[in-house]
Amino acid sequence: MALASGVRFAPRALLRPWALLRGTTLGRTEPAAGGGGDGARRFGSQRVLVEPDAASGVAVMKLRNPSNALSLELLTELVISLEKLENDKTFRGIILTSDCPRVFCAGLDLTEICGRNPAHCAEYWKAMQELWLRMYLSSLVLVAAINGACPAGGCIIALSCDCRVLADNPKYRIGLNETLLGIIAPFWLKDTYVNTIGHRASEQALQLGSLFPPAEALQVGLVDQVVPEDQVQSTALSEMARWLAVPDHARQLTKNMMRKATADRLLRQRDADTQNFVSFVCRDSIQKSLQAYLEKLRQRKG
Ligand SMILES: CCCC/C=C/CC(=O)SCCNC(=O)CCNC(=O)[C@H](O)C(C)(C)COP(=O)(O)OP(=O)(O)OC[C@H]1O[C@@H](n2cnc3c(N)ncnc32)[C@H](O)[C@@H]1OP(=O)(O)O
Repeated sequence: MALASGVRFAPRALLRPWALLRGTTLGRTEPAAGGGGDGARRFGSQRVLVEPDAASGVAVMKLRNPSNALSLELLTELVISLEKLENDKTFRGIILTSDCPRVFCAGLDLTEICGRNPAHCAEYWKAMQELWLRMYLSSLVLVAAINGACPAGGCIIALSCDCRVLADNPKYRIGLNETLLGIIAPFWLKDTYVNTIGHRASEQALQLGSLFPPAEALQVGLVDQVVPEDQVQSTALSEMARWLAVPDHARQLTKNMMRKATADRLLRQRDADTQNFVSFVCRDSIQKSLQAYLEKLRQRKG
């Protein structure tokens, strides 16, 4: 973990994410629509599109999975895209957003933990830990441009960014609603919540499984700005400019100082956390409630 400029805090090779890729198109580079000038080449994979702008040093990363549920493949592709940008000195910031209408990220892909064997659940949970660690400790500025619903794991992805801009649409609620599914947020989700909105607000919101509409999310401090939907991207860019105005080394070291203890707590207990997760989700009662919840989601659609 270097401490000079170009600081890299994210623990390397915690997993070899590419080992998890199953026939994805990751690494493909194509010209951006409408232009091919310097820095206009976008790259990505089936589920993550990256639009880099070398001139500004900012890349827009778009999630494009169904409902952006965090499947194992999406988690893996996100880690790889993040790593690629972190290793390229051209880039100082990423705007994370959704290419999927009305949903920023639906959280854990419940089909990855429902009706699966313990080994699969463990592999899945390790990939979730890995993404959170890398995002939470990223040396880049991460701004979440939240243009859709943002429950549970989606909220965690947003909270691991440095700044959040939410579209002002009452349907775009954000929060950790795990208790309503009969499951319990692990300690590092809870810690991330507490670090963002404080202990008392987290105590209430976590127990109640609150999903906050935009105005309330702003009030409780879950997001930093709420703006009309068509201004989410431009506001995220303005926020990015504000963060990039700070010298990298000072901002990066400060970020590390603020976040390291929280990340270290998971790093120290990673295996135990995985075991807890697996034994919890593999219980018959939990499998039944996950199944019922998924069924309800599918029926609601019709
Ligand atoms: C034990 C410790 C574990 C702790 C950690 C937990 C963190 C989590 O993230 S748990 C997951 C919590 N997520 C949710 O509760 C979100 C559930 N989804 C929704 O509320 C809605 O889908 C939405 C608000 C995100 C979007 O609504 P919209 O009306 O646009 O789409 P739908 O018609 O509801 O869904 C479309 C499609 O997607 C499937 N789906 C949605 N969310 C998930 C999900 N999290 N996992 C798997 N699949 C999901 C939904 O069933 C539909 O599928 P079909 O097209 O096949 O019918």
